[in-house]
Amino acid sequence: MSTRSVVVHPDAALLAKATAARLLTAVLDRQSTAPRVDLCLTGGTVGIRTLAEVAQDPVHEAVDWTGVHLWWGDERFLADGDGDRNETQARAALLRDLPVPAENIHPIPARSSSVPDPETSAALYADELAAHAPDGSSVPEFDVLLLGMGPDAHVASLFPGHPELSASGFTAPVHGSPKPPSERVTLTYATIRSARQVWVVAAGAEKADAVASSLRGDDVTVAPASGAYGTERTLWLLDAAAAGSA
Ligand SMILES: O=C1O[C@H](COP(=O)(O)O)[C@@H](O)[C@H](O)[C@H]1O
Repeated sequence: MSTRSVVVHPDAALLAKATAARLLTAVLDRQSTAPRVDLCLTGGTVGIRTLAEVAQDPVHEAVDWTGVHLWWGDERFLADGDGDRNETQARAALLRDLPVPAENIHPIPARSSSVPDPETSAALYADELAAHAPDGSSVPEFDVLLLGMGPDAHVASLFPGHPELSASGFTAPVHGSPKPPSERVTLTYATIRSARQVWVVAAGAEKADAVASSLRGDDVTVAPASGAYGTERTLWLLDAAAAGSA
């Protein structure tokens, strides 16, 4: 488990701008030594706002986006193009503005006639992850894995008290999510914890209790975010309200 650092920005707007700048720097740094970068994106309010800030930041033009692969930490199990899908929101906020080759974008499969349930989607995504994994591994080496966090301390679609918290594979189907829609697909802890860097990004006073609980290391069954960490670095990026210092 890596060392955990906490960074607090004054408000949600600055948090999103700073996280975008930090992400772009991480990508540029990685590209100075490796041809390929794997980023795992998040949905949620501050997560999508961060992606929009990447699009606004002129530094994004310095990145070689043809070498960047994009993944998702979780997805709402809905039809392709549904406005509530994390993928749809990410495309609108950022991806339509970037020259990322289509084959480098790896959305979690949407509901369709050939993908009728979250189980099928989760299995197909596990296959896609494995197809891009280095030898001997089942998932890509994520350089940065972004996670939003809900007021109940959920990350990705790992919710308090839910069975996916102890799922053994690399992806898991979710039923009965307390946050709509009820059907989802999520990466598991095994996948999250294989990332080099895990960044948990949260804003708002309604998240302060969840932040405090996670940072004091409460059990994942009550604070799933407490179990999210990377192999090299774990970063909590907060606004003052979420940090409880507003
Ligand atoms: O449903 C989800 O919620 C969380 C957090 O969302 P927020 O709006 O409270 O920031 C998000 O991280 C996750 O990816 C998403 O599917």
